[in-house]
Amino acid sequence: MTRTPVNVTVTGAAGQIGYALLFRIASGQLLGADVPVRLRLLEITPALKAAEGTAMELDDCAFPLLQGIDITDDPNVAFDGTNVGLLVGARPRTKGMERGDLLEANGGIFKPQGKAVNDHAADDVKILVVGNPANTNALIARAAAPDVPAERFTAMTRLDHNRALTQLAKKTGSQVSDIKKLTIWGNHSATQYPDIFNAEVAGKNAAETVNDEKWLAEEFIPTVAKRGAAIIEARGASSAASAANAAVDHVHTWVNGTPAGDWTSMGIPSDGSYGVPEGLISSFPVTCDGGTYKIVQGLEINEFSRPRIDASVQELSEEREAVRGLGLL
Ligand SMILES: NC(=O)c1ccc[n+]([C@@H]2O[C@H](COP(=O)([O-])OP(=O)(O)OC[C@H]3O[C@@H](n4cnc5c(N)ncnc54)[C@H](O)[C@@H]3O)[C@@H](O)[C@H]2O)c1
Ligand SMILES: O=C(O)C[C@H](O)C(=O)O
Repeated sequence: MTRTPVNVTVTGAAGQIGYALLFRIASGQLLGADVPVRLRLLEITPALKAAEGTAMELDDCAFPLLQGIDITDDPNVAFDGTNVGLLVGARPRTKGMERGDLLEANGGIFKPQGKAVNDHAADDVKILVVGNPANTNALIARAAAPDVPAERFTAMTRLDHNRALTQLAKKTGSQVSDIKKLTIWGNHSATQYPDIFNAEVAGKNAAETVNDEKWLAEEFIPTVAKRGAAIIEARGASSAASAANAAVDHVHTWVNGTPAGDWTSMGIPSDGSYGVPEGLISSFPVTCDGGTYKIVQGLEINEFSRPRIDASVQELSEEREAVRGLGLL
């Protein structure tokens, strides 16, 4: 049986994440080895030629699943019939900036794109916002798409989740595959809170296994939360391949589900769980099944975790006020 191709829109297709991402989508790693895809690439007009170059390379890979590539500078065309939208196109920060400093430069990109999703995307559209500040940009896009169910707008904290997995595996002398139930709470920013109190390493509680609160507070959390800045410092450019990898992981998990006995972290519109004000796009522990996700309920939030979650959520509230002030909500 021939399957109808899934329309995948990638914005910022000529950028560095775009270059690391498109080939993985076309090879089947995003949606599955038996799912044909049609790519829609959105770029600003001056970057269309570079996007065409990338499309030539995609052609030259002769990916059996790739059923076509459209390139445009018009969001209304780019999101026509979109099933999966990866909103990557935005300016990256440079040395010395926090991601929130990009709000003014990037926020304006996401309102028209949200409206284009609202007006043209497929009924089952799923959106992942990668462009920074990702949580609040997702909030802007969602607000511009009142006809699309709010839960379809998500922001990427999977890169933080993956970073935390590796740091914890190194500390405990285990493999990342031994670690389950880790959570990133809050904002994709330096205030994010990677939580190992409910996580497991080889079936045992991770915090008890580590048994080192000083390491947790002074090494683990800052290493994960400031990893993006450390990469900019080392590479002279923000993370690209690892970001593309996390975007693939995020959508793959959303569509294909979380494994039994584990969860993942996604920036999603809050329903008020864990004291996060409703509507903010904040990172939560979630399980995915059948193309939908649910917040993991009933976790104990201890005295170490509570103020850290609250601080990150407070920052999200302040970002929401800032974009309100800019007329973007
Ligand atoms: N959430 C995360 O974990 C995470 C991780 C890494 C990077 N990022 C963010 O992703 C974004 C992209 O990073 P990059 O390294 O690919 O940047 P880049 O500068 O290499 O590429 C960005 C691309 O977006 C394009 N663009 C700009 N405005 C656009 C618009 N209105 N419509 C379509 N395309 C547009 C640019 O022309 C450029 O080609 C940055 O904001 C970066 O901070 C997020
Ligand atoms: O840190 C950045 O600005 C890029 C990205 O958000 C990252 O976490 O690597």
